[in-house]
Amino acid sequence: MIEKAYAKINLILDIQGKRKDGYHELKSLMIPIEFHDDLKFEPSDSIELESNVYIEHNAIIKVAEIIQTKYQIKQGVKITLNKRIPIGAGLAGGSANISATIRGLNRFWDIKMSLNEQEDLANSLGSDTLFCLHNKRGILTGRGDHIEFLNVEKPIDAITLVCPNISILTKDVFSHYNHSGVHDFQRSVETYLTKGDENVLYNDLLIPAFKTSPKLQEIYDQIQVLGLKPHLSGSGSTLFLFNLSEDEIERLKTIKDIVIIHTQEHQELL
Ligand SMILES: C[C@@](CO)(OP(=O)(O)O)[C@H](O)COP(=O)(O)OP(=O)(O)OC[C@H]1O[C@@H](n2ccc(N)nc2=O)[C@H](O)[C@@H]1O
Ligand SMILES: Nc1ncnc2c1ncn2[C@@H]1O[C@H](COP(=O)(O)OP(=O)(O)O)[C@@H](O)[C@H]1O
Repeated sequence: MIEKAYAKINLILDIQGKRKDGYHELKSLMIPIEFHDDLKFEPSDSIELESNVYIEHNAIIKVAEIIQTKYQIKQGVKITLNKRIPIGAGLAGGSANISATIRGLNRFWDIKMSLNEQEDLANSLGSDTLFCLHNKRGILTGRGDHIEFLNVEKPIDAITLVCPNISILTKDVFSHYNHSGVHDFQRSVETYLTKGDENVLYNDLLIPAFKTSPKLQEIYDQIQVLGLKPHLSGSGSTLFLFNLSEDEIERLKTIKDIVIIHTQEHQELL
């Protein structure tokens, strides 16, 4: 049995301020993209993880142990992770793996968790996890633990990811955040959804991410010098661009130390 763990990008990320629990209140317009890790589930006596990439304290193990204990499951599971989503890249690779483990084990161990139970578990384990459980375009609020789904009339069909070889800790980026932006979130969302104007997209973590990684700013500036418009996903380090021509892609390829990935918005096929 295979479960796909889809990456996300934040089209808009608005930070509203710091909460008493240490997290930041945010508002974000998020979409899932057609770029994913694969998690394979097979029978085993214990909980085992095999992965093409070594990740210390891999969250998949922790989630499997929590579910096994909570639902008193007698069997084990061997999970094989094929990781493609870069780590610390603002693409929610970790959260996507957590949510895919919840979905996958619910099926594999035939637990029959309700959607509500899965959502509560996801929310208790991370911040983008609720979104990654559903993988549908939506507006996230709170610390990302509330979602309002949006109809997708026209999925975004040409998204280019620029992944610098930089792993950024979300915590470090938030520690550099010190003031609210000047944007009107609701208005920007409406303008984007009605007109598709990418100029209204923004990310309040852009400057904090540059402070965390000056190398990221260097790459961002190089892309702008090429006459292109990069956007930052989450707390970085991934930048994304829309509708690039062949010529623009060739120009992008002149930048050193980046990986370029062509993708599109993910849509569940009914
Ligand atoms: C910023 C966002 C936007 O989509 O994306 P990423 O770029 O990390 O993917 C997310 O909210 C991140 O989600 P995630 O990476 O799961 O964060 P968590 O593990 O929950 O938090 C790591 C740390 O970041 C800080 N943090 C995170 C989320 C938030 N709303 N406020 C915070 O202040 C806290 O210091 C927290 O301890
Ligand atoms: N299965 C996993 N996949 C990715 N990251 C994981 C995983 N398990 C634990 N982590 C840890 O989660 C952190 C955040 O990873 P990730 O979600 O890729 O970043 P981001 O929040 O920037 O999207 C990293 O420090 C990483 O070591």
